[in-house]
Amino acid sequence: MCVSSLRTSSGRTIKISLGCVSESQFRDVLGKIHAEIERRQHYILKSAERAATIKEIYTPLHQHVYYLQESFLAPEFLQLVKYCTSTDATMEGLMNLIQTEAAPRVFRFPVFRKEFCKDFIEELEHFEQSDAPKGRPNTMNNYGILLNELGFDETFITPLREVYLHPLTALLYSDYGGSCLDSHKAFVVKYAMREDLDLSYHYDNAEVTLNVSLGKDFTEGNLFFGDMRQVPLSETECVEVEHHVTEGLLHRGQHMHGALPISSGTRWNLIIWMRASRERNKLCPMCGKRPTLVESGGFSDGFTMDPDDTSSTFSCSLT
Ligand SMILES: O=C(O)CCC(=O)C(=O)O
Ligand SMILES: [Fe+2]
Repeated sequence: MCVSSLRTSSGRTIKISLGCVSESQFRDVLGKIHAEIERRQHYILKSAERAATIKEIYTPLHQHVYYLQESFLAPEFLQLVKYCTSTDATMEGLMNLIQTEAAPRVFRFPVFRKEFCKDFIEELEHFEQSDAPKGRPNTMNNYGILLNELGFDETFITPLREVYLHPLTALLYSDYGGSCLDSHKAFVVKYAMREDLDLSYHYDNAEVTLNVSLGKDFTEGNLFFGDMRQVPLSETECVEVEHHVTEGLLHRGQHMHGALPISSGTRWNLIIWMRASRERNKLCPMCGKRPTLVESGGFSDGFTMDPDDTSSTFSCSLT
């Protein structure tokens, strides 16, 4: 592969692969692209089949974690939400309360309580060890889990987004669709020593992303943030960002980022890619063109024919 390097604020050099330099690498990449096209073509049906099988054969270990309760949330997070819903809330006022801007427009704050993180991971491990089918979140993760297939969307992720996250994103990212988020794709990622260790540099299929560190114990595995995806690599400055268990990092989906390798332990993170159909209907964030809509199931990729009607959602035919 052709490789470029990014230097982080802490002096670390991160290698970024830019493309193929040999015929066999090219063939390998082409094979992966074909497999991915195939996967996406059958995705809706397969995902619905997996969800139905999970419902039929899987018995949760901790039934309560599927239903969002205020007691799962960190008191500091609830205070931020309370501030945002007050009539005189401003972006500056919220940023003063959050305190940590880990990188430009990347905010860190507590989201969950420790006990919830422990129960949630136990539930995920129990599911992982079961015979139930597992849909992986995207091409970058081999061990993550799609939360909608497990039944987390209606009772957990949607209320978390609408009631608690939306007030924050509306103030922090109104210029990136943060005030009109109307769908999401939620999943967990897992890194362990004999599994995936890191995540390469990428942008998300999202307007705003929340990434919460759930545990368990691990060393290293920091995130790094570059610039928005439109900025060339040669002009990019990179910032390494620590991620602490129970805390969330909120960032723009098009802000390039990656995860450095862990050096021991297991690292689980909850990732919520939040979408605003009003933004993405104009320009698909993945192909950079006006989307050509293809009817899909569930929240799909968050495009709509009519932003006032989110009952039918669409994908972009090119992505
Ligand atoms: O591993 C992480 O913390 C980052 C995950 C991520 O960026 C993603 O899945 O989009
Ligand atoms: Fe990401």
